[in-house]
Amino acid sequence: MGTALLYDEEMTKYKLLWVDPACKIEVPERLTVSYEALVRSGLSDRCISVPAREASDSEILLVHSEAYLEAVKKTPYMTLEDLKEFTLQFGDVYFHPNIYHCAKLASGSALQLVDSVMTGKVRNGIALVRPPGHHSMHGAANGFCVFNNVAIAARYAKQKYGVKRVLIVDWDIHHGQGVQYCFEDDPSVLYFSWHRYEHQNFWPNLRESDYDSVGKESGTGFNVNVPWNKVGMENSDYLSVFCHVLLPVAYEFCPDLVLVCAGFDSAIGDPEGEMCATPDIFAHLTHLLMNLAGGKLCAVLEGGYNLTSLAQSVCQTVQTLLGDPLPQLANLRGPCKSAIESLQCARSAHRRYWSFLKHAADPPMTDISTKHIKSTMEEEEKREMAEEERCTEGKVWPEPPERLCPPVCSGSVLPDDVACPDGLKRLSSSKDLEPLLVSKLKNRSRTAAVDGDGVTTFSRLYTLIEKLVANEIRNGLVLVPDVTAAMCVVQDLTSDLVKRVLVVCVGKEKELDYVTTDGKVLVVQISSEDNEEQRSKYYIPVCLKKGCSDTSGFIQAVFGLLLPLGYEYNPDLVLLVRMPGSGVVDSMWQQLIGLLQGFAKGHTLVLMQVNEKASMGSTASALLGHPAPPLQELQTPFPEDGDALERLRERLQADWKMLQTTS
Ligand SMILES: CC(O)(O)CCCCCNCCCN
Ligand SMILES: [Zn+2]
Repeated sequence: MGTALLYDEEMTKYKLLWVDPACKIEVPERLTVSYEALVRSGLSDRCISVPAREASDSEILLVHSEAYLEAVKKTPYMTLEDLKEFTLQFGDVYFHPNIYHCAKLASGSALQLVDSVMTGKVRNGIALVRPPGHHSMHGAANGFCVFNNVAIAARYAKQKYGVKRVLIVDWDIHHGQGVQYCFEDDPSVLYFSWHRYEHQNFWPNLRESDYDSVGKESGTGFNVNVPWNKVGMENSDYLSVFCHVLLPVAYEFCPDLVLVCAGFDSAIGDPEGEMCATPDIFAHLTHLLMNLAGGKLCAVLEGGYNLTSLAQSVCQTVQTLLGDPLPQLANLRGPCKSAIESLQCARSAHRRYWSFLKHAADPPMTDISTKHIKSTMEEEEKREMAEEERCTEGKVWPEPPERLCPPVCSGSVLPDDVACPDGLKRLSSSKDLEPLLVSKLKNRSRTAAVDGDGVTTFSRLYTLIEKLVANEIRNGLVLVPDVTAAMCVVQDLTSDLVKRVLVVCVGKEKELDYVTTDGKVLVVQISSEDNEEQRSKYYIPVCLKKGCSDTSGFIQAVFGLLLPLGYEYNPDLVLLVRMPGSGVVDSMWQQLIGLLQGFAKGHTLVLMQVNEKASMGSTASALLGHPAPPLQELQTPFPEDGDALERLRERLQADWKMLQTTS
């Protein structure tokens, strides 16, 4: 299924008609540069174009008051003076004779997007709209917003399609207070927002934008705010918050639909955000949400005022929605101190509402909603000032790398008597291995255990790995008689082909005899084994008391440990090994494959044992990019597992900065 793209140039036909410094950045060109970038890059042709439409009165009244709607209805007939007068009652917003029409188109576009996704016409999509929506409230326009496009879409989805749970992710750099007010007492809509806050010194300067606004009444726990108290936040900070706050909660919430308030003023170069995250971060933020709700994701444009980073960020988002390989994110050095404090506060504020956060630490000593202790501020300030110079002064960043789609998506190496799953390309032809390599394999005591001479399988495997590395194939599935033997051989085969291999070992096995210390391999093993004494920087055993069949513990290990490690390690190949008898649940297995595609440009090699070929179909489906089925009701992870994971993280965070969640 495809990706919907909604754009109508009518929404470019309104602008600021008088002098107002607060509003001058909200210009029609925001839409035209975004759309033209999609056209120029060929991405728009790959999308399914869906027409915009006007939202009806009743749809707008799902969120707004009749009085407000009636007032806005009068604006097309107002004189310039009347428009100015009318605008004065609201904050940081402007009106125009055509803005009511455009606001209906913006909201209507979001509804068209929901229709396209909910009826299965498309898998996901994006609506390029203006005016934005997330600041507008029941009875008021605010922050360039007239109607709350995403809030209306959420109510519409529930009413028309009986959607039970809607997740709204707001990655715009401003707090969508309009959305928060709309759903703060509603447990069926989980609202997540990060936003520039600076201890309430940044617009809209609301006390209720802080991390301790967790929702109210039956909606308590369903509002998650992560305030950024400093500018200059980078990719590491954003990914840490996704891994350690949003994703565990989102997976526990198990939404039927994901709506994104896709504001790109959180990208580098934006005059509002003054952050340093690069446009390619949106490829990963989008990807990390795409296995929720069976892939049903609707992104609606909010802010974004640097026309260069806006256009790049929109392209990165659309390319991921289309299923293209992700760019590798280099040198992630972990969240900064301020981000860790924000993250820790958000986690501790929500630990009583979300079982995945139950083991979160207490809030930091210095309660960040008040002023910092002077001394820490000074040294911290100096460091951040240096950082800011680097980020905002230059306002230069590299063009996001090209994300080429390999001609073949998934290859397979299977025993001759095993049928190849649909969609996979079987590698049969295999060039002879170099004699040197053959002897190396031969003297590996266990190679022969793989099959007859073993060399046939391994020459095919070698070919597959070469094609992955050459980006001729994206990922692969390998079925062997003995995965343990095969693991060692893959290690030999890859050692001179790739710099860093992330090995994810699901389930326990006799002994893992190839744990390197040179950093060329990072092994994360998730099993019921407690191999604590063997742990080292590059061999990380995660013990789940009830083993891999405990999906709650598994998902917690994936977000709390595996993903942050993977981002920091930045592998060139991911080897996912499914040990026989691991007990991993198929939907979890597919989620894991989907999430791991975020690394190494999607070069994932799945190694399974022949006697597990019953799972080949679901494995192939995940490798081909089909969204994983939602995980069933997740029960609370076992306390000992939660504790063990926290302790493991504390011990590892000296070596792995992306594991830090406490200051
Ligand atoms: C959709 C959005 O969240 O991007 C709207 C942001 C409104 C900002 C109002 N203050 C602007 C002050 C100018 N320096
Ligand atoms: Zn914004």
